[in-house]
This record gives sequence, C-alpha cells and structure tokens, in this order.
Amino acid sequence: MSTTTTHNDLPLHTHKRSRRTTANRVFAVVHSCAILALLYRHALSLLHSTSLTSFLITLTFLISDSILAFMYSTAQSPRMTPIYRKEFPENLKRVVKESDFPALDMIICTADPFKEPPMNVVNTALSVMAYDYPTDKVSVYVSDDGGSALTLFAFMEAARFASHWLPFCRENSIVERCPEAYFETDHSRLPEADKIKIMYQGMKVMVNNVIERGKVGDEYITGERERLAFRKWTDGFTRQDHPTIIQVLLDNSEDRDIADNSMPNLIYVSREKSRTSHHNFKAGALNALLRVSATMTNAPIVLTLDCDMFSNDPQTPHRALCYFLDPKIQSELGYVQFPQRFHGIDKSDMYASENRHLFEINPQGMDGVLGPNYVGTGCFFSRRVFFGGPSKFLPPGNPQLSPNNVVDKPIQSPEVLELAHHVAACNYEKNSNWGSKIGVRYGSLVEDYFTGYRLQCEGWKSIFCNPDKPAFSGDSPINLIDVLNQTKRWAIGLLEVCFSRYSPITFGIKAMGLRMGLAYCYGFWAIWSIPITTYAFLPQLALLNGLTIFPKVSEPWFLLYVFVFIGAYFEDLLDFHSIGVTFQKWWSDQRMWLIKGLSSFLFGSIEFFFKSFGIATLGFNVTSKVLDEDQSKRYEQGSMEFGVPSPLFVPLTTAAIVNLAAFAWGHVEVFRGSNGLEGLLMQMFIAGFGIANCMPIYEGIIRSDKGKIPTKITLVSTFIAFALYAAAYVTLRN
Ligand SMILES: O=c1ccn([C@@H]2O[C@H](COP(=O)(O)OP(=O)(O)O[C@H]3O[C@H](CO)[C@@H](O)[C@H](O)[C@H]3O)[C@@H](O)[C@H]2O)c(=O)[nH]1
Ligand SMILES: [Mn+2]
Repeated sequence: MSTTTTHNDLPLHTHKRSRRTTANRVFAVVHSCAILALLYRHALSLLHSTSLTSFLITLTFLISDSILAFMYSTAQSPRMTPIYRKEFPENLKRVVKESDFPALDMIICTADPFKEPPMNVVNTALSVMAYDYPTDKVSVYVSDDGGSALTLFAFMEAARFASHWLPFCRENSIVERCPEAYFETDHSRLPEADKIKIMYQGMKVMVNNVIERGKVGDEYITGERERLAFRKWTDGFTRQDHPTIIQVLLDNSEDRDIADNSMPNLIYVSREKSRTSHHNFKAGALNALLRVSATMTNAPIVLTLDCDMFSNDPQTPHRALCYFLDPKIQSELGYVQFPQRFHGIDKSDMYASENRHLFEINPQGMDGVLGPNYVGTGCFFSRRVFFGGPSKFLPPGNPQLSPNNVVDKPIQSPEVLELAHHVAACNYEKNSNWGSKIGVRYGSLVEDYFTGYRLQCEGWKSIFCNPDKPAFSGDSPINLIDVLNQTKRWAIGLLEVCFSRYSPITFGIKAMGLRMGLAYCYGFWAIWSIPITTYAFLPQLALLNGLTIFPKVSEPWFLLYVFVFIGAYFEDLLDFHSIGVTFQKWWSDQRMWLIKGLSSFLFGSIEFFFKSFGIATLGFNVTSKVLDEDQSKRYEQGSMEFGVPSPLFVPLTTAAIVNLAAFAWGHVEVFRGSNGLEGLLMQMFIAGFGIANCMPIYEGIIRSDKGKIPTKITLVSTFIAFALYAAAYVTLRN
C-alpha cells in the first residue's frame, strides 16, 4: 500500500505501511490476553494468601506486573501502523523554482565551552552553513548559553575559514561538509584539499590554545570590530549574570567568499542572564533565539540543532522541503523530524547510545498516526507552529515577531540590532505567553518531548524523515556515568510532564485521541524501575532462602510465564531486526534497559518525588562532549567505564552480587534435594539471566584499570547485599 503526492506527475514524497502491521496487531491481542491471565492469577493468589509474607510477595508482583502490563500496552500503540517514507529531493527544483525556496533560520545551541568544545560547535555550524541551499536564504544563529568569549572567538575564526570552506565544498561537490569529519579521511587527490586542511588545522590549534589558556589574549585580537566585541566581557561578567551579546559575524548583504559568492548570515547570540530570573535552560535559549532571529531574518522555516550533532548530508533541507512545499499537507504540518544518529559507536553499542526505540522505532509508529515527537535536534519547524494551533493563531506581543512579518531592514541596522537586544533580555518574557502558550514550552527538563507533544495537542501534524544516509550525525557519551546522568535527566523531565495536568494519559488522549495519547506514555519510563528492581532482587532473595514463589515446571501457569517472557523479548528483537540492527546491539539495548531500571530510572523517580514536595530543585546538567583518550581506548575495547564512585552504581553492583549468590545457592539446594529443581527452576533462570546481564559489572569489579568500579562501591554494595539477605531471612523464613 502506498500513497503518493504528485505535482505534474513528479512525486515529492511517498510512504508505505510496514508489512508487519497485521502480525503486530494479532500478536498484541494474544500477548495481552496472556498478560491479563497472569494478572488474574496474581489477584487470585492475593485473595487466597495464607500468610502475611505470601500476601506481600504476591502484592509486589501484582504491582510490578501491572506496571509492566501498562507500559507494554502503551508501547503497542505505535506498533499498530508503522510507516516508512521516501522523499524525492531531485524533483523539488522541477516543482518549485530555487528562487522561490523559503529562507532558513538555523539555531545551534551550546551552553558550556569546557563541556562542549567550541571547535565542535564550529564544525556543526560549518556543516549547515555549507548546505546546498541558496546562501542568501540561509542564516545560522549560534546560541551561547555559556556566555563565553572563547566560543565567540572560535566563531570569528570560523567565519574567516568559512569563506574558503564553502566554495571548496561547492566546487568539488564534497558530501562531508563538516570539516573535522571530512579531514578524518585522506583526500590528497584534490589539490586544494591540502591547503584547506592546513588552514583548518591552524584554526583548530589556535582555538584550542585559547581554550586552554581560558582567555582570549590581546595578540589574538586583530581588528577594531573584534576588540569592541570582546570589551563586553567586563569584570563583573559571569555566565549566570551578563548583558545580551549579539555579534553579526557574517552578513549576506556584504560578505563574500573567496569565489565571490555571497555568504550565509552567521550571528552569535548570548541572551541576557541574571541571577534573579529563571532562564529555563535550553527552552529559554530557543525562545530567545526564535525572537532574535525574527527581528533579523524571520525565516518561515527554522532548524533547531544541538552543537553535538553535525549535518551529514547537504541535501537535508531539500528533503524537509519535500513536505513543507506540498500544498496538500502544508497547512497543518508543524515540523519535520530527522532521527538522532551517532558516529563513533562501538560494534556492540555497549551503552545503547543509538536508542533505536526512542529515535527510530517509536517515531515510525507515531508517523502512521499524527506524526513523531520532537527530539530536540535535527528538526525543521514551520515558524508558524510556535504561535498557536493551525486554525488558532496566537500573535506574539510585538507584531514584528509575528511569523508573517517581513523584515525589510538590513540585519546590522541600528533599529534591528536594538530590537534584537531588547527581545533577548531576561525579563522580556515576564507576563507574556512565551513558554506557556507560544514558543518552546517550559516546565520540563525534556523541553523537546513536552514541546512536540503540546504542539501535536494543538492540532499540528509532524513527519518523520529517515533517509538511508543519516541527515545528522552526533556525539554520544562513552562512559556509563554520563549515559546514566543523561537518562536520569530525561526520566525526571518525562515524569514532570506525565504527572502534570498535561499528562498524556488524560490531557493527551483527550486532545489527540487514544493512539497518540498512549504513544506519548513512554514518558512514564521511570516507573520501569519498579518491576526491574523487583525482578532483580525478590526472586533471588527468595531462592537464597529456599522459598518457591513461582509455578512449578509441571503447572500450566509455568508455560504462561514462559510465553509472556519469550513473547515480549522476541517482539523487541524483531523490531530491531526490521531496522537492520544486529543481535549484539539488541542485546546491549535490553541490558542497558535493565541497567537504567536499577539506576537512572530509580534515582530519577526518587529525585522527581523529592522535587514534587519542594525538597530539591533540579537543573539541566549538560552532557560532557570532551573525549578522554584513555576512556576512548577502553570504549573501543568494549569494556564498560565506571570510574567514579557514584551512588548510581550501588543498586547495580548489589544486584550483580545477589544474583550470583542466588544462582550458586540454588544449585546447592537442588543437589541437597531439599527443594526440587521443579519449583526453583524459574527463580534459577531469572538469577541466571541476571548474571548474563551483569557480566560487565563483574568485570568492572575485578578489573584494575581506571575505569573499574571503585572499591568503595563494591564494599558498600556487598554490605547492602548481606543486609538484604539478612532482612529476607527474617521475613521469608516464617
Ligand atoms: O541551559 C542550557 C542547557 C543545555 N543547552 C543545550 O542543549 C543541548 C542539549 O544538551 P545535551 O547536554 O547535549 O543533552 P542531551 O541529553 O544529549 O540532549 C537530549 O535531551 C535534551 C533534553 O533533555 C534535548 O534538548 C536535546 O535536544 C536532546 O538531544 C546542547 O546543545 C546544550 O548546549 C542550552 O542551550 N542551555
Ligand atoms: Mn546531546
């Protein structure tokens, strides 16, 4: 089945349904029945339980399995109608003249020059400045929430380098337009390549020198314009407290590259910050930038990009236009989301950094209903989307910020610059709709999930654009603690939405219908921690005390458990298989799911709980993108990086110890014949499965390199494991 949109017989895009749709639906019904039967069994045994202990154990499993059932059933929603799309950018110019292409404003976010090296930010910017797009229609805005002169310095250099890099890419039809990625491979066949490479290396060395010294020395400041710019970093200037800085680095009405073509606009913006007003993290930055860009260029299409993700294909805007320029879907189309894809990932994707469920499988499913969620980066928006639903325009206070306003003054004219500074001020949003009804939405650490969700609730549709050649390519953390802290932030942010009055289960279903509402319920993520923790400890502690808590092999209920487990796992494996992911990567993904359940989801839930009672406040901890050489080496060798004595590792290590002990003790019990294998088999299997998943943790305990689990963590975990055993001994043995 496939639908085609044509203009004079030239399709811009098509889509087709997944062949697995029917199988998915049938299986969902069968599996759901099995789960219901299991819950029914728990309810029965709860009613007939003979002791307090067995009552509590059954209750724990009833709660855990109900959560699993809830998460399972909501996850089925996107699996009902996954679709695959295809674009035909080659037809675009035949349908719309290039001179009629809409202008593009691209916003790149950065927040910390030491965690996000300015050279990476520069690479991201250069990769999109070099898009195959009419340069007079392209504007790149760098949002620097770190308010760092170092980042501005890097961009001054980048602006100069761009005048060589852009014509070089165009004349040689270079595909790799991120210089760092391009120079990683040898291009000695192209005579100019060497020259450009030397230029690039020179810039890199200079920028990195400046970063190392922590300040821009006078010897690096060449012109009067630069001197004036850096003067804004006065003595009282801190990243939390400083005036707005807007620096136009390239202006397409006057700057030209070495081949005499016009350059895209390049504008550095660091919005005003003050300790007395909340800046709403990235959401605040994006809103400030939406306004600043409105005063200067006000392009109808806006790309939001994180500094850790560069463009991997210069035709990407054309792909997005295949949808935005289709008159049939135009009026309701809010955004076109490209998946987050990553480079430098190890063969087994040890940390499940690819997050295929989140970034690919789910969006494909949601695309078959109203469209995918927004994932913060690699997303082209129609500017209009930020100002009310498709049929309910909400004007911003100032008509000059309206999405249909045409800017008729040059970007460096005093009026434009004055207004731009005014709208970047930190109290500009006071008593306005920004963050609540217009712009990117505030109130969650996952502003992306929340914003996309709210926009879809307002009636906007979205498109998932997933070309074979990844459109963007990003960095991902290469040590466990960064991964866990990142997912902890996400888990908290998602709970902030799911337990608010905008919860997808209530508000979402009402606004978008059952299927979309349920699809957004993956935001309840963190509650996975409850069943995962239960299954990581309870069967094992019971086993250590010789207590049978699951059906015997000979009972029919045993088969039901087997079916539910294998069914869920096999379904997941097939999902990964259908998008071409190896078995090994799938195994890592499910393992990381368990690891997160015992760490980031668990701690995230607790922190969210504290926050809800006003006991703690939570911030956006930017993930570090700096690569440590030793760590990189261990990453390539496939050994998991612990290194720091973080409490996040304690439940994991404890679980590893308890599972090993239980598995060993189970064998003893069976050989002694005190309790037959028949009754303990399932508990033995669960402990064995736990051990299989904990392999990197045992390695982490016995390794001796810097990335090992700190001895302190091992000791604390061993102590807790004993304490748990003792507690179980007291409660379970009577
Ligand atoms: O106060 C802040 C904090 C962060 N950022 C930027 O936000 C982006 C994302 O931060 P990062 O540390 O890379 O977080 P990730 O967890 O990798 O990001 C994912 O999750 C975020 C929400 O938690 C989304 O915003 C991102 O787009 C999504 O890729 C980066 O460009 C930062 O520079 C800001 O601009 N201001
Ligand atoms: Mn990131």
